[in-house]
Amino acid sequence: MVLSLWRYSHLVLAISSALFLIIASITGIILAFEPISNSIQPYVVNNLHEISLGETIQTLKNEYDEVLEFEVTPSDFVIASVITKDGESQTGYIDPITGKILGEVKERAPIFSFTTNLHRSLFLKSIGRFFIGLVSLLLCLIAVTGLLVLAQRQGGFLKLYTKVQERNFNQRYHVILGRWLLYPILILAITGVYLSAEKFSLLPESDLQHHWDVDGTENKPSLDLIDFPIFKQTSLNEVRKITFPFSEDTEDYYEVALLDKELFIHQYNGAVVSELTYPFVRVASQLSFRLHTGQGSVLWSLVLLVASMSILFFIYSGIAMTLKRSKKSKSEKPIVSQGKDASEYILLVGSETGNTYTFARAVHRSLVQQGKTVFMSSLNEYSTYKKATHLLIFTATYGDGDAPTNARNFEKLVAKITPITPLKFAVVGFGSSIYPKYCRFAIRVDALLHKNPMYQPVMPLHKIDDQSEDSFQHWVHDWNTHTEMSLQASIRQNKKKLHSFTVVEKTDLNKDDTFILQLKSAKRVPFQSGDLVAITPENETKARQYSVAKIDKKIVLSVKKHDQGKCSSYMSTLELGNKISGTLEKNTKFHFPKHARSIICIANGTGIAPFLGMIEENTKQIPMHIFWGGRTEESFAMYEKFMRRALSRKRIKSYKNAYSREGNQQYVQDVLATKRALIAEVLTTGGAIMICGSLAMQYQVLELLEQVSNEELKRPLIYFEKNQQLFMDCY
Ligand SMILES: Cc1cc2nc3c(=O)[nH]c(=O)nc-3n(C[C@H](O)[C@H](O)[C@H](O)COP(=O)(O)O)c2cc1C
Repeated sequence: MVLSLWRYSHLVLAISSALFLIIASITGIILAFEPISNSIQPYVVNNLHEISLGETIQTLKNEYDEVLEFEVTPSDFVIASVITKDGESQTGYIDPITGKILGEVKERAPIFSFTTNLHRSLFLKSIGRFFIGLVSLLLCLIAVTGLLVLAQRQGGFLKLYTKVQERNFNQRYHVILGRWLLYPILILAITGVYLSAEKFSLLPESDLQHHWDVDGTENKPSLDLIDFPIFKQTSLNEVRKITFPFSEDTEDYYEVALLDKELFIHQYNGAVVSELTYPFVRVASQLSFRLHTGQGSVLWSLVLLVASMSILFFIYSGIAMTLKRSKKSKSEKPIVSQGKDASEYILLVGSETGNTYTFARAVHRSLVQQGKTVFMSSLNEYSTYKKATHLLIFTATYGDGDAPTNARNFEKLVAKITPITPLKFAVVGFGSSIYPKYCRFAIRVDALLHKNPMYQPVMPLHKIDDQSEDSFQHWVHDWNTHTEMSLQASIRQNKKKLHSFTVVEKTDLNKDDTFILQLKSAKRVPFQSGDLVAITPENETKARQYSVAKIDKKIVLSVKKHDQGKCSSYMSTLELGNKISGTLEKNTKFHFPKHARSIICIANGTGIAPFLGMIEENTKQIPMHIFWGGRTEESFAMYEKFMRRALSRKRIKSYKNAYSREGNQQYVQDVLATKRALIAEVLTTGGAIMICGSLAMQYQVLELLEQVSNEELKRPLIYFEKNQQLFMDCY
């Protein structure tokens, strides 16, 4: 709720000022080059701090008939107005050591004058200045709300600079650049507001009124100019401007403007006749000017240049993210998820391949529409909930009546955690009646909750066979009867685009009835290794999904022909040039983890397919280790050429196989058990572990990883899973 409030404010502020911000940023980029170009002018005095004010005044007095004034600009130029010994009046850049005029004062380059006008006032004078001031203020608010969104996302201000989880380019770099460039942008915005406020006289008066006491300074002995203590002590880098005495009258003084104060100096004895420190408003104004323009510091102007460019990127990536979100929300109405302690309804999901989430989301959305506060997460994240009244559990069953991976800790958690208040609960089991242990895990969960009086059943356990919409509607109806609610939840059927693919390569079936199939799409279809292709055989309604590899723009599948498998049998009959149709699905949770420091890929059987493509993606040569389990060495033969090629191109560091029907008769988890140190190192150094293949293998491997994690790293595996270091796609 808070996150969406800040994000919404951030978005509204950014949209309302985007056009002005684009103009201000582009002009800001151009203006950042002015201090840089000034710094390479021949008039720049690099050693102002080594030259005393007295030296320069004395030199100028010797060199010229009369000196009217000189100033030191923010770009470290010294400009003097003098009357030469020939009686000529000149204003020019001078060398403060020799007093010689180096050149005439040049007009500002037209590009910078033009751009400054546009940047400050959009050529609209006061109205324009007002708008730009307002936009600066909005930019401050955008930066602050951005910081709040960032802190919320990262899990608090202390975690602001921890690893960024986002994988989408725009989202990732909006966060990464945002958390560093926030500060210069905030400085640009605050100083912009300040300079605008000054222009509109919104700041307190800061004019100085000198008052001096003639008698107190008149009687001091005369001194040579160069010996005036104040001139001796002050170096040129502290000076802004010196106005020389108008006449030889003792009451005409040197008027010295330093960075922080103004002084009147007696022209014969060097006494300080009057000294006034600038009020804060004036000092802040000078500082704002320097910070906003970068004048006088090439390094800071470079920072401002990057900050201005980054604003353009933030606008672009912000728009891209918003469009993406709104596109998503058009196909699926947004679900407002409340915090776990702010919700009455807790909806916990156990799912392996995501289907159960589709049902849970439909119920979530409907509960929200009924005005309920809802928190949805996985069964593994079961916790206490301060305001909860209802606990809804939607879970699938896998393996031998086991929990899906994201629910495997639930039973242990229930034993440990006592609810704060009694919870009314309902369990919905998702399964398939072709399995002997139909919905067995849901049955276990339901029984477990029944045993504890802190959980009170709303209705009996409901089982849904094969994701049946009809059965789901029955449950919705029953729920409404028991709770006197009127939920209307239905699962939207996603109409996926059907593509036509041509078979371009196919291996013969090997001893295990496995083959590799390579397909090409007539049209350009964007996909990545790890995505899924769903093929529906002719005269069938149910599609079969395969994890794909992308190699040379082709879809590469590894298929095992099952005796009873309609889809795999159909695919095994395909010949070169045949066409098949199917849909492609993004599977972002199982893409190549290009930001990982090192990668372990674990597969058995045809589960190796996505990794064959991912090794092609590893152009940065991230250390990658492949572990594969199959029956015999011959089973591996069809994948070997991919591995050898990857090894020779340094796309993988190693590959190791386990054969269950040959040699030591090992499974992949047995080979992994000899690599505990490698696993521990990959997990501790921000590496990723990916698992693809059968669920039975996944369970065994997870057991081993859990052991290594607990014993070697003293942390449960879920820690690394939450840190997005563990990726699984098993079936
Ligand atoms: C390998 C595998 C094993 C399964 N084992 C069972 C089972 O033992 N009992 C059961 O009722 N359903 C079983 N199912 C069916 C799933 O639970 C069911 O398809 C469920 O809707 C999947 O939900 P999910 O996509 O959220 O993971 C199994 C499915 C697969 C693919």
